[in-house]
Amino acid sequence: MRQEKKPLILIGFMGTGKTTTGKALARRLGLSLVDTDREIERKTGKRISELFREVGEEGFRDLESRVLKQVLAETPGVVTTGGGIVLRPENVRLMKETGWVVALYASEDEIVRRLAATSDRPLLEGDVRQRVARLLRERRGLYDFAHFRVDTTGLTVAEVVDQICRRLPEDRGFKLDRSRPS
Ligand SMILES: Nc1ncnc2c1ncn2[C@@H]1O[C@H](COP(=O)(O)OP(=O)(O)O)[C@@H](O)[C@H]1O
Ligand SMILES: O=C(O)C1=C[C@@H](OP(=O)(O)O)[C@@H](O)[C@H](O)C1
Ligand SMILES: [Mg+2]
Repeated sequence: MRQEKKPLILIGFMGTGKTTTGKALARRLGLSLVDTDREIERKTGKRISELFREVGEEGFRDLESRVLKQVLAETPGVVTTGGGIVLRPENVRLMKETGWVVALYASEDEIVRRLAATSDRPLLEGDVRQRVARLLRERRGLYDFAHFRVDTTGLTVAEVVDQICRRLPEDRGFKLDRSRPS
């Protein structure tokens, strides 16, 4: 697969598997990878939860928007984002204009299951099930602008990668090397 300047951007709610799937996808396609959360942590030297504590959610969103702009200006291969990146219309516009956007989804139960064992997601502190239900309601529809969508419920990471690879559009600068195994 060859990529001509158009980054492949993964969006979706927390726990839909953006970070994990993005890693496998970049490996499979031989592309570079940037995760906006990891990039924010690298640039600030702080964990996401520390940043939420110190500068609040709005301060974090400012950092996130800045990092997204920088990352997309560097014409990367695969970009994985934080679930809240779609809250700012300017980010949505930029992603739509610059990249090929894939939205990952999963059922509420599956998201709760996947996130129960993880940490450093400050918006889920307390009752994870309740927090997820509320945020899913608040963010309904915000991921639907993507060029295509994958429901990851019940799929392995490799299966999600396969689905994405099968749908990469060659007319948008992606050339899938079909001789490579999944
Ligand atoms: N397709 C999948 N099936 C099962 N578990 C998954 C899948 N994708 C991700 N996970 C797991 O769910 C958790 C959250 O995944 P992560 O990639 O961090 O999601 P996101 O970046 O969208 O918040 C991790 O423990 C990860 O191993
Ligand atoms: O949905 C959100 O608002 C957030 C999602 C997180 O990323 P993941 O979607 O990778 O978990 C991270 O950016 C931060 O905790 C806020
Ligand atoms: Mg992530």
